[in-house]
Amino acid sequence: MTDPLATPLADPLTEPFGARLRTAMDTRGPLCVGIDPHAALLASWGLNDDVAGLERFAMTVVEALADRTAVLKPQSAFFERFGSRGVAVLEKAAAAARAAGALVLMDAKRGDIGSTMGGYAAAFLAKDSPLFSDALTVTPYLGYESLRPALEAAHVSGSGIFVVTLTSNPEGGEVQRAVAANGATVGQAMLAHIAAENAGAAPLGSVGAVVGATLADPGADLMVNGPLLAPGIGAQGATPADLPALFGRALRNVVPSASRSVLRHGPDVAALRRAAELLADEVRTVVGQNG
Ligand SMILES: O=c1ccn([C@@H]2O[C@H](COP(=O)(O)O)[C@@H](O)[C@H]2O)c(=O)[nH]1
Repeated sequence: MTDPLATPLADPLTEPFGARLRTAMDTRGPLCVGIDPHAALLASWGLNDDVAGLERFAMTVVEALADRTAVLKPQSAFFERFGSRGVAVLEKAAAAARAAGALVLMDAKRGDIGSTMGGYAAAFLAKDSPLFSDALTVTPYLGYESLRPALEAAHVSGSGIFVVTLTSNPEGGEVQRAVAANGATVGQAMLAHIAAENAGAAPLGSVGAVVGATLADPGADLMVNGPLLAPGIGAQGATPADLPALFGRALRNVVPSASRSVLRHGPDVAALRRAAELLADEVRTVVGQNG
């Protein structure tokens, strides 16, 4: 693995998210590891299912991976379940991960009418917010334009947006593959919006799509000039070897994401690093051979 200390990442305050992500992917490898403090994982780490256990879990993952992994993706739900004290842990973990050089993608999947979306944007994408993150997952199913306040806030702060488009769960197709009046699926329509958002951006746009690695066929054009977050590696059954067939020419922009399959190796820091490194190597090999 490349020595992460020898390859400092770009200044987060001076470059847009897409450029910072490209640098991180090229220097650290494209892997994203989720910070998903499931109750079952806390138990398997010998931790109590309480705020102290949550904090120990999250900060251990940060200690193990933030100085070497391109993207860490806290799953907000598992912090929110502890109320305000859980959110305080989320703030602490996100800030520590960013300070150690990882890009933090907050997996909060927010989506609401535009005026409320402005509130979510202020919470996660305003630079002075305690929950400020390099990027945020959003759901577009109140209409793509309802996301505009978040897209604008991300543009102002140099952060990114990942639009939940074609999800890894089997139920997703009911909505995402529904066909609109013009014959395009909903997922295709979202990808077209994302591509328009990223037009002309270099080296990579800052608006990404979430496309599950578990899918057999995206049924849509993934050349959106933006990052493609691919959750579903590991616990949901997908492997890095599945990525070339699914993503085709867009493979170089894919950020494969795994949570439980890496996290189950904790609490030992060295074991967590080894698990992430093995997966990152596998991804690098697949992308190197096919990208
Ligand atoms: O389509 C999607 C979108 C998001 N996720 C999230 O990724 C992780 C997956 O965790 P694993 O333990 O690797 O299964 C989780 O936080 C999901 O909310 C997704 O799985 N699929």
